[in-house]
Amino acid sequence: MSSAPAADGPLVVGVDSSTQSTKVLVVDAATGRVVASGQAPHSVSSGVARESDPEEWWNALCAALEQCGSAAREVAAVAVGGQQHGLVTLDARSRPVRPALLWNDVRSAGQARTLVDRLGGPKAWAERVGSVPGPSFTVTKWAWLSEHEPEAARATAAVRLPHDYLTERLTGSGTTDRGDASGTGWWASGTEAYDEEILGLVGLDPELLPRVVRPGEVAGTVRGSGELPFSKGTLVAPGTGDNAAAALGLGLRPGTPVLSLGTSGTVYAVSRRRPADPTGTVAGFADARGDWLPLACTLNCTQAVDRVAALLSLDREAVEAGSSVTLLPYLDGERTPDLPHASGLLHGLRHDTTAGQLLQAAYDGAVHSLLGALDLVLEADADRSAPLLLIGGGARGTAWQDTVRRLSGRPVQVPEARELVALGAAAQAAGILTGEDPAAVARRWGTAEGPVLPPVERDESALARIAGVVSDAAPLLGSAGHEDARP
Ligand SMILES: Nc1ncnc2c1ncn2[C@@H]1O[C@H](COP(=O)(O)OP(=O)(O)O)[C@@H](O)[C@H]1O
Ligand SMILES: O=C(CO)[C@@H](O)[C@H](O)COP(=O)(O)O
Repeated sequence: MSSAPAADGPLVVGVDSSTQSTKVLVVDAATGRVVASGQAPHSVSSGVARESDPEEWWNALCAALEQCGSAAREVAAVAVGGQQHGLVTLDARSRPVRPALLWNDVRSAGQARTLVDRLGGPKAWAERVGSVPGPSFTVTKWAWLSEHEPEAARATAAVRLPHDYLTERLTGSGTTDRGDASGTGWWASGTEAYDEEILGLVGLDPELLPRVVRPGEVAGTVRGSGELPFSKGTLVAPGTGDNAAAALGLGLRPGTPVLSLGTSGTVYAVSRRRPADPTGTVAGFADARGDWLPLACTLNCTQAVDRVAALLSLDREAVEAGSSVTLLPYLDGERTPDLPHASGLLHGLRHDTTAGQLLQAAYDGAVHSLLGALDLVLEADADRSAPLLLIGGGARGTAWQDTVRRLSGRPVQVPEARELVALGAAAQAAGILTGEDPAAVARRWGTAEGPVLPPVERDESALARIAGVVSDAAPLLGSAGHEDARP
């Protein structure tokens, strides 16, 4: 929460409306200097559902902008990056019909399985949509809603993603972009258009969906609201999903791998080739520029490890090495590997296992899932010794950095810039002012710069041990039985 004087260029605002909070940066478009920032939390329901009230996102955005002080009143353009996949249902007055179903709500696992079969199996989905939809994908959430709350589905006059919702509150018109649309499951990456057959399968009228704005196109202008510091007519860029926004914010070039440690864990790279992974591990997202963003995502990352630390009454950095205990931190079910009904699992506990070693095992379990998927995300000719870019809240933690280095055997680069999603949104906003490619804007700003931590020898025995437990425990991890017992 800072504010600073005189900028060299016009000011732009980048927003990151992610799972736990909304972050806002006011950035000098000429230099990339952050002149003011703000952050406000939102709540997510606990138990089997993962839901948030979209009104809370809007209130958090207004509160975070308020913290930016006078700088926010001078901005020329704004863009919103947001958590992917969430199903926002609006009534005829553009009010939420019910809370949004978030990306990490796994209740639609059954609908996902049915939908995969109905379109001809995983390969057919991968070729057509770019992804095999699991319960994170919006299409499965709409199918779940139609089945479990038909009255809410009937009351729905518009369907939006989280970033679409906030963008529409700014402009008054329903828009999205190719990056975020590619996480719905009803946007075909082959045709780059909504897929009417898939929409027909789930009974969703295409008229309810937002217009897909092209990269570099203006989504609209701020319509004027007493709640906001912006002047009426301020330009609004398309915005995008949070991972695609971070790719912009890093000025990412094809082939450079990113590992993001936030509420979700993600691994991704920009690619020139349209992905189509029939195993479903890699989602074939579009990026926000015209390329692709093959990505794998875990449901259990920083919050799961923090939860283990809290259970052990340890600081998150109080790890100890030297044990062969294994902890699979699948507290919320898991997406990578595809185990939506799994829960956490501990194996190899001994009398002399310490609390710090248990905590290290939680880090290892979380990072193992991400690194296992990285090989599938990267193309065959990728340089596997190049540094991994480490971003997200967890990237600031020494225990996270050390675990990624030890289990990857790769150098790790930690950008000094902290809010890469919001910076990517800001770069997109700057791009609509100057006509530049947003990734080139971010490179000009030097957002990826930061220390490179040298590689250490890869801990093959830990990787093999964890993979062995995942495999041996398959009947337990795949069981839906205990899901029904959750509150
Ligand atoms: N200094 C730190 N060291 C390690 N982890 C951190 C640190 N600061 C924040 N975190 C972790 O970052 C997480 C939030 O990351 P963030 O990328 O902001 O999440 P999201 O964007 O999903 O809301 C928190 O859950 C916390 O565990
Ligand atoms: O579902 C995915 C990616 O497919 C997640 O990465 C969400 O986009 C949520 O992101 P964070 O709130 O963890 O940043």
